[in-house]
Amino acid sequence: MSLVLADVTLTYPDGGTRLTALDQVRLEVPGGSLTAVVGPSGSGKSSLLAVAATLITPDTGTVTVDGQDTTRLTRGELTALRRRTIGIVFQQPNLLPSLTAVEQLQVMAQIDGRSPRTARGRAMELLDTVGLAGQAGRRPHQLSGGQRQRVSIARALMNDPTVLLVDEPTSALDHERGAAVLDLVAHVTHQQGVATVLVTHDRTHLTAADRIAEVRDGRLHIPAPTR
Ligand SMILES: Nc1ncnc2c1ncn2[C@@H]1O[C@H](COP(=O)(O)OP(=O)(O)OP(=O)(O)O)[C@@H](O)[C@H]1O
Repeated sequence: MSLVLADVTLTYPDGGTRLTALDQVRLEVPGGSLTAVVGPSGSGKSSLLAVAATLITPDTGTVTVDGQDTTRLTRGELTALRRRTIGIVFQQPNLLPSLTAVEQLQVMAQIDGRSPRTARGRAMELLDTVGLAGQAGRRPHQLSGGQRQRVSIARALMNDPTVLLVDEPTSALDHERGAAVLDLVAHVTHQQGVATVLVTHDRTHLTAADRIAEVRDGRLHIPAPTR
């Protein structure tokens, strides 16, 4: 199992008491499958993603990535594990304005010490996967919103992660482009074998997900498998 959250509880300070953002959450995501997590604003989706990304340590419970219990790691070990195994796609693509599409991807790999040549080869491969091989030399302002989000999905895959975490990727897109981006997330999940969790408040376009879980008041409800 690529990503396992076991009995995760997370609270935040709230005046004199504590607010429970995640309540005994249990989630197992195998490689090559896409779990969509839906829920209204304030239900705990961002908290769930931040815990799965190992950016926040839960009060109790464990987060296991690629077989490693991350709650036992030091800060340095955690940073290394995160860089090696977790890809994140944010609501906004956050591309660097001066870099071309292929360079946005290349910098990720060069930070990790891969040679420019290897990095460029992998970057071109991934741009092809997301349907942007012909736009590799374009800068963000020369791309549409949907294309920029595609670049950010390809960028998240540059370190060949085990786990892909996607936060409301369609919030800035119209209906058609939103649907295309979700189809793409499902496609790369299956093709690259990553364990993907996608959170959204919007239930439309989720047909490509392998399952849809629902979070309400910090509790995660997962339907029994149908396929
Ligand atoms: N840093 C924080 N400090 C205190 N409370 C927080 C903090 N972050 C989130 N919360 C609270 O925790 C609960 C869950 O928030 P969270 O952001 O995870 O929900 P969400 O489903 O992602 O909402 P949205 O869709 O609006 O982003 C909410 O009640 C929120 O107000």
